[in-house]
Amino acid sequence: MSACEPGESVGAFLCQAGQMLRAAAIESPRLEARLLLGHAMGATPEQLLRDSRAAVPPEAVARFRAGLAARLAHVPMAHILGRQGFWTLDLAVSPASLIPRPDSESLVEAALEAFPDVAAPLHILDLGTGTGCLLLAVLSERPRAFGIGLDRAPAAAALAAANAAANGLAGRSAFLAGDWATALDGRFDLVLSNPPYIESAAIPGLMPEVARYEPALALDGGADGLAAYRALAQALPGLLAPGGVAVLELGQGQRQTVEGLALAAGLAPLSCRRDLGGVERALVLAKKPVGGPAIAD
Ligand SMILES: C[S@@+](CC[C@H](N)C(=O)[O-])C[C@H]1O[C@@H](n2cnc3c(N)ncnc32)[C@H](O)[C@@H]1O
Repeated sequence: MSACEPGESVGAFLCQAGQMLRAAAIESPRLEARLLLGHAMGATPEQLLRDSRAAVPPEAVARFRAGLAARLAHVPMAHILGRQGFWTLDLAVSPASLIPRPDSESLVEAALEAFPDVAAPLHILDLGTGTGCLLLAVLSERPRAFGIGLDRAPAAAALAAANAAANGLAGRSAFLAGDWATALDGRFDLVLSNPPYIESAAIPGLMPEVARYEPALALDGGADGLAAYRALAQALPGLLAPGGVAVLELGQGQRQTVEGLALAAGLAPLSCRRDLGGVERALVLAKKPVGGPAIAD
């Protein structure tokens, strides 16, 4: 790589890296150049802009070049930085799990709305916990709640446990590896899940950051994208405590089909919250009273 030579200024690094990232069709090249250089130099993007004539220290150059090369190969920025913000939390990420998405914060909003009492002693289950983002966000807002996060990938469960500890939530959470709820015996006030919901055949066509670098286990919902919802719909009636609700993340356009699966399994759709892009994202379900009507709107 001929650009970004030692001794050049912050401004020159940002300019050259921005051009290279733009040429690689990275969506926000200038912002990403700042994030990469800030990461390499241990500075915030704002600090870089304030002092753009300063020389980039030699020890930061190799780190920056490695990060830039990775990003040009479409490695997700969160994997290069090793971190991603979600809700109010700073979470470690790894290739073992999905990078938390802002869209998923709508599940946290729906869950908090379903349980508005801040002091409620809730028992929460997060199926397919990944980084632990959903469970940890709700625990951070409900200080008397306790939660179990479960993931098929043991490395994801370990990552979530580390995130709980780093965010001061280890005392109110436990993390396990398992296949959905097959090994669980318990009832929960709140069940959260953002399951894999992409049709298998659609995965190779996703942006390279996702198709190449995010784990198939986190994405692949089987031929019709609904395999995990079928398993969850069967399991949820046995997992919900009286008055309990489940909040499931939906892929775009999946509401009607997933509601159908839920109704057939004895669950009642209560509401569906849209994400910031207007997509119906967080489906809220309760157990149908035996012999009673559906509560659905
Ligand atoms: C879409 S990711 C969601 C991760 C995280 N909850 C989030 O919202 O960012 C789905 C997660 O479900 C996990 N998973 C897939 N199949 C599973 C199964 N059969 N049992 C438990 N977890 C599973 C994946 O490993 C992955 O971490």
